[in-house]
Amino acid sequence: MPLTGEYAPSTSQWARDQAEKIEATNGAEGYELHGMRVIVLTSVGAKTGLLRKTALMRVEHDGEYAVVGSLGGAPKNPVWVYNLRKQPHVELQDGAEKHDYLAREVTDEERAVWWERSVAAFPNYAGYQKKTDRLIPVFVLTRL
Ligand SMILES: C[C@H](OP(=O)(O)OC[C@@H](O)[C@@H](O)[C@@H](O)Cn1c2nc(=O)[nH]c(=O)c-2cc2ccc(O)cc21)C(=O)N[C@@H](CCC(=O)N[C@@H](CCC(=O)O)C(=O)O)C(=O)O
Repeated sequence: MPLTGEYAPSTSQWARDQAEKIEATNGAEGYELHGMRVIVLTSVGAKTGLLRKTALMRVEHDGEYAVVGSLGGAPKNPVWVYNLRKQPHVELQDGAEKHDYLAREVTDEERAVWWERSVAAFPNYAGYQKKTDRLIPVFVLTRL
């Protein structure tokens, strides 16, 4: 059952532009960053209940995805992390495919496996984790 509600654009213009381009072209444009694949996560705002769309690096394994709250190694989590913690029902668009998923924050060994997959997909994640004391949150998305 797709998410419904009013869309509220991100206040990060570059990220908003990329998410909107991927969605507007049904995945035909905007799906890369530094030559690596980008997906669009739709989440429900934890405070506003508005629909938020976030461009994120594509980390996929056997039909599941990981989304990584790196925010370039900033000291604080991106706020979409709090959206997923409150409402784990999300949508993910990968290219022209868009489906509903349940997001689960992973820890310990499971997180280690997905962290390795994430760094393999986007090596910058390793440097981002070195930049910050916060443990970068990782969520695994399983198809609903
Ligand atoms: C800028 C901010 O967005 P954010 O959720 O903090 O996310 C910051 C970034 O993670 C986001 O811009 C990403 O798209 C950046 N980004 C990546 N960010 C990552 O963290 N990881 C990635 O792998 C990643 C890849 C990526 C690729 C391409 C691209 O264009 C951007 C990429 C924002 O939009 N804030 C809104 C609020 C957004 C929101 O969800 N509000 C909630 C409240 C949440 C709360 O505070 O509890 C609500 O509506 O209720 C605002 O200030 O009004």
